[in-house]
Amino acid sequence: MSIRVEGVTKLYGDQVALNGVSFSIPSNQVVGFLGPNGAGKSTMMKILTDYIPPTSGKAFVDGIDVLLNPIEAKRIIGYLPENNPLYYDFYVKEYLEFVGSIYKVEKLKARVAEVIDITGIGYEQNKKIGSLSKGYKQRVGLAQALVHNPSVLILDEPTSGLDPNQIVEIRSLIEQIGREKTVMLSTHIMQEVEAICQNIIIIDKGDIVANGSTKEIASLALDSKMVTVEFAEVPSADIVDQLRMFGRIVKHEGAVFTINSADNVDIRPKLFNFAVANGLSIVQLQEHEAHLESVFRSLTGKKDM
Ligand SMILES: Nc1ncnc2c1ncn2[C@@H]1O[C@H](COP(=O)(O)OP(=O)(O)OP(=O)(O)O)[C@@H](O)[C@H]1O
Repeated sequence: MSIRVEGVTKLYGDQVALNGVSFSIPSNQVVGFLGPNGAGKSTMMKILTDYIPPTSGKAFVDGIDVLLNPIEAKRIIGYLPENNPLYYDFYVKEYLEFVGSIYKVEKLKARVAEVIDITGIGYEQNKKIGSLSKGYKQRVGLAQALVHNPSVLILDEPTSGLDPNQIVEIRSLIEQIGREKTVMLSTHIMQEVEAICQNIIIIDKGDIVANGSTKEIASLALDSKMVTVEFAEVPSADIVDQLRMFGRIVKHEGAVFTINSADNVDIRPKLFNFAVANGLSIVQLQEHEAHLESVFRSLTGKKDM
């Protein structure tokens, strides 16, 4: 595994930003880290890149404990933070040489020429960063993350604020980079993940609510129906177990369950009979056609799917 996170909790005062999060990411994959605003994406990425410590838990990159061996870990991680903070007064090439010198990159000039080539900023290399378009600034951000040839790239909302053409360009660049490196990218955009990620991790209010292949999660939306059932009272653990025979429980909050029915079958009649047989009252029973966006919304707590 390239990235392994074990029971990471982060508190900001009373605010729980991450709530015992665990996941792992295999090598050489592009993984989408999805979640609504405030879900905890940036916090997780800052912990992985050792910008902030977790309150508890562990994080490993290529087997290296980022808390115990931060310098070693930074050597194998490239990081593009949210809002891509760059020094606008630097010239592009000069800036990349500066970043490379911090990492003590060998054959620095050759490596900088290489990342300039990979990220397609040859024409911009002698310009001031402040004079570049947003898309090109983002390319410079990617170039600085790549300059020390890390095996893992952590990209926090790499396409945010770009125009549609720039988005396509940056996505294809990330896709290309992802053939040789592990890339974890955060985004709000489902289509982005569908386009370039093999796997998806969805986080909401500090909890992982889905983790699987993009195909698997997309199939939830494209081929299947969702039913939301709300009981009058919170059912017992035994009833919750039995509910699984109707399909996958994709969300469970108190007495409300969202179940992804297998094979596109309408499970409402059977669910109704099941409730009657078990002495449960149903206060809501609703079927939804699931779309990718609505899967995301249903998993991240929005009711209007
Ligand atoms: N330095 C901080 N001090 C206090 N609370 C913070 C701090 N940084 C983040 N938080 C809170 O922690 C939670 C998670 O924030 P985080 O920035 O990780 O979310 P996010 O998923 O990256 O959101 P966005 O998509 O809006 O960037 C939020 O409720 C946020 O307000």
